[in-house]
Amino acid sequence: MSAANILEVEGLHAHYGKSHVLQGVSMTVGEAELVTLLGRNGAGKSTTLKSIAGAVTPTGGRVRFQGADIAGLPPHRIATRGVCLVPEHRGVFKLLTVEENLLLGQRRDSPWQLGDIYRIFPRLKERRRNGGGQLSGGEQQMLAIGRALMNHPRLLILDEPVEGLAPVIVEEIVAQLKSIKAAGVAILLVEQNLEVCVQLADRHYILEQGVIVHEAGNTAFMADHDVKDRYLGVGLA
Ligand SMILES: Nc1ncnc2c1ncn2[C@@H]1O[C@H](COP(=O)(O)OP(=O)(O)OP(=O)(O)O)[C@@H](O)[C@H]1O
Repeated sequence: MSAANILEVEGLHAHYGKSHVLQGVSMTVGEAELVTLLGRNGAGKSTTLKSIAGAVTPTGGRVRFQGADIAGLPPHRIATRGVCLVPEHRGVFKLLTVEENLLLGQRRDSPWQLGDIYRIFPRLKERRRNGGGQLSGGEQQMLAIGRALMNHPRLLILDEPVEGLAPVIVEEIVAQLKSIKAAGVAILLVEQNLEVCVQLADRHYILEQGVIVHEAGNTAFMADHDVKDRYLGVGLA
């Protein structure tokens, strides 16, 4: 593997029953790089994230993380190696307090301890004794990211982290993701909000019907209205 890549996905396949959803996905994420995976609804973005994190068992191909093959390992073993998925519906425990939710993710060797999470997400500190079920959607997203950080991720995988959130909260989460990236955590992001993607990303991949059809650095991607129109239907927006 290249010294600069923390994640290398090669020819990844996944099925749901007879439905062949991923048909040979290949992509990389570099150390401390932020990479997005874009594509229309049903292209296979969430399935790619789940196949990397072990929530879906790939039916072919390789997933190498820090040089070791992790394809097909159970999710908890992949998480222990430093790959943390924050799923689309956030997975916050509603009957536990904010602090209890955070402590569930705690690992002693993590550079991210409770105080660090409260520094990045002051709202969580204010609400630390509230139940997870009492939080707004944005606060739940912050909590899910905070809990993942306490698990010492080297690669944070985020599935639509700002979907349905108010613009002011989206801005807050974008700023927080910038500081997490600046701290050296690599991030793989699936997000429909292109504005957010181009603010954060170093590089983009576009997935169509289970195959990567385009790859570009952020500057080239922003200028390429034809690609955005062809694959995402947003080029003229
Ligand atoms: N658990 C499942 N069982 C069967 N089919 C599924 C399952 N999850 C997803 N699919 C199907 O697999 C395809 C890819 O879904 P996936 O969620 O990976 O796409 P996506 O690109 O993330 O799209 P979206 O933005 O709509 O979530 C879709 O056709 C979807 O209907």
